[in-house]
Amino acid sequence: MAGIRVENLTKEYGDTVALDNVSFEIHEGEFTVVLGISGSGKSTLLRCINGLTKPTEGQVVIQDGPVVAPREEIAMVFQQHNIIGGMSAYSNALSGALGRNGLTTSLLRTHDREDKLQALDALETVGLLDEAEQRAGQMSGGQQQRVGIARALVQNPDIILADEPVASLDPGSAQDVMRYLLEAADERGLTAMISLHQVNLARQFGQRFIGLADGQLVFDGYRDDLTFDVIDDIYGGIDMEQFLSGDDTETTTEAVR
Ligand SMILES: Nc1ncnc2c1ncn2[C@@H]1O[C@H](COP(=O)(O)OP(=O)(O)OP(=O)(O)O)[C@@H](O)[C@H]1O
Repeated sequence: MAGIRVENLTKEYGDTVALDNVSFEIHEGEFTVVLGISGSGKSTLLRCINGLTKPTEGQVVIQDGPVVAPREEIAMVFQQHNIIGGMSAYSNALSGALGRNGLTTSLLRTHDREDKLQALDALETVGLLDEAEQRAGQMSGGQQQRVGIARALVQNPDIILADEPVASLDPGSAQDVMRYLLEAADERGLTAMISLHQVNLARQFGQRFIGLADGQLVFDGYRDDLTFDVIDDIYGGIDMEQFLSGDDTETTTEAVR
């Protein structure tokens, strides 16, 4: 188990300030949604947390050590499912053990029994045990993303990050994927950070929220604090009619005061 401490994080790309002195702390086991419009810095934040992007200033600290490169205990789920279509759902899930075992083991398919059980267990967590032998390329977008989550779980992480994991999915599949992510994190006690641009979905599944606008931290709080004013700060004039017409209208209205 691990929390995430982000300390004065700044990332510049030439003249573009993607993250501007961002600091916050996520506690162990929290399910956090990162909100913000396109270009607000969500991907950059997640990439700094998993060590794929080097900050210009500041640092990310996990288990008392700064993150300077990708680590085994931090798994990432990407928007474009990044799975291998010609392989079965099971083989894709099993490839999550690659970091632990190396490429040779993976190519020679000499995984030990424990890895194989973990892959099946992860597929069960995302509701795909019966489809384990199906070719991933023949699965729906939502199922493919669930295979991506299973692969991340086989990495045996303490932290799971997901960058816009439902951006390319229809609303029903998006709900499914978010539900499985939440259940997986809950079941395994993972700290999770998920970037989303859909406010309704965020409100439905998020427990904790980080709001970014122009690379700056404009909100850090829990569901009850996510008021219309806060949403307006993050999204700069969202259409409230559209916001309230979503699937989670009831929960949303109840929590916004
Ligand atoms: N590799 C890069 N080189 C140059 N500029 C970049 C790079 N990555 C991101 N940026 C810029 O940094 C800013 C933040 O981008 P980022 O992708 O983090 O935002 P985002 O909120 O994830 O957006 P989206 O939802 O569209 O992915 C944007 O202005 C973007 O153009």
